[in-house]
Amino acid sequence: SLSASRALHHQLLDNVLHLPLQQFETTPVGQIISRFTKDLFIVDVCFHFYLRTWLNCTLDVIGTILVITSASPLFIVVVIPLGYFYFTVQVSFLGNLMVFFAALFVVLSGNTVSSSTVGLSISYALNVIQILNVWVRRACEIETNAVSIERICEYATVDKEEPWILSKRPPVGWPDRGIIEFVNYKAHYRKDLGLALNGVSFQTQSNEKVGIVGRTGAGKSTLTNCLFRVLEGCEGKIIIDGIDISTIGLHDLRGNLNIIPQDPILFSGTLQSNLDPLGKHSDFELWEVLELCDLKDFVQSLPKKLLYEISEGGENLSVGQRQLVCLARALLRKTKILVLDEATASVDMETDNFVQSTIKREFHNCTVLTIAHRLHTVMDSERTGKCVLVLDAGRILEYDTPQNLLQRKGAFSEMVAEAGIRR
Ligand SMILES: Nc1ncnc2c1ncn2[C@@H]1O[C@H](COP(=O)(O)OP(=O)(O)OP(=O)(O)O)[C@@H](O)[C@H]1O
Repeated sequence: SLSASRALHHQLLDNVLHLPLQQFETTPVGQIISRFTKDLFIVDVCFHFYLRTWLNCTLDVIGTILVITSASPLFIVVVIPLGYFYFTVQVSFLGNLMVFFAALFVVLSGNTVSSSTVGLSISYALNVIQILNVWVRRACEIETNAVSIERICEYATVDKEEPWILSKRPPVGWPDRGIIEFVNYKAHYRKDLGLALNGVSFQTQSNEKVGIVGRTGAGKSTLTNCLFRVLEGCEGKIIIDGIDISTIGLHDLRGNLNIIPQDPILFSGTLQSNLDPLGKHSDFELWEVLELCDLKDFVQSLPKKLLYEISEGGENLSVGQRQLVCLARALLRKTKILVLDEATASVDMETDNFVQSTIKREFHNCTVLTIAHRLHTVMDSERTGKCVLVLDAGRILEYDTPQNLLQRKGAFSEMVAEAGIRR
């Protein structure tokens, strides 16, 4: 039972980790948690208990019948009809039947069987009733609880993400130039929804810093989702350093890209496991990046230093510190391509400036795509904006340096004027 339960847990975990984004959007998170808690508890503990009691009862019934029939073979005449009625009629009715058959048996066998055998047979027969009662109850409970197993197995039949690893693997060190090319790329979140990216084509240079701007719903986050293949495109392709990313496994792709998300995401566990979840880096490297992120003094003042316990979602750190931990994490796994989803309201200007200047310094030889929610970020070419990509309704409107775009007086220039930014 335990090994079956372990196998079900592994299967469930594997299936959930392979679910595509859309599945998480349409499935309430409580439902997924309930599979891992309530349903697995039933499989782990209850199912095992009911099954064991049910088997015990079955053996008890067989044993009792054997004892009765060996003491008085005639009694089988009573036990078999009782068993039959037990399965076909209501239990309460059975009690009356039992009394009737037992009396009939005593009358019929009174002259031929000894009174002690009759007594023994009747007491055993009464016992069978109780055991069968439990037996039926347990059988019902097993059937009810089997629904939990069905629910756990349900996830095996839903659509999965593409494989994590494929036979075609990118060469070690890929991507080494950081050239990203979108070729007429189209994507939608669901078939019944319109295109969120509608024929996007552009190419970055090696080590280029690109600011992506656009109004709400223009497709900025979708572009990132497509780059990480969280959302698969329906037409076109994305090529990174000569490799069409749809031809390699998801782990090979995502493991070679870097992202600093808008909301700093931390997990419950030690600070060390948050910085380096796969345990690939030495303590020396961890302290080095903490220093770069201005966190060294803070971590040194903590009681357990690198082993400081971070609570769920990083709640025992300030939002700014969380952002810095995310920056440190990105610095540790430095890859040629970084996507920076610019923090908006949650971080103070000072931390934001510090993050931006650290990125500029430490990722100067990387391609950085910045989703710029605030226009002044890309206006300041000292920060990110060597090049600005303007999106609108899933299409690229403009792609040039901020200076050129301002001169052209197109969509970007309009947005800048609307935002009231002084040049
Ligand atoms: N998970 C989703 N499911 C369905 N449609 C979505 C989903 N996410 C985004 N969209 C749609 O895709 C389009 C592009 O959205 P996207 O989030 O990429 O815009 P954005 O430019 O990042 O906006 P914002 O600046 O507000 O974050 C919008 O029309 C949006 O409604």
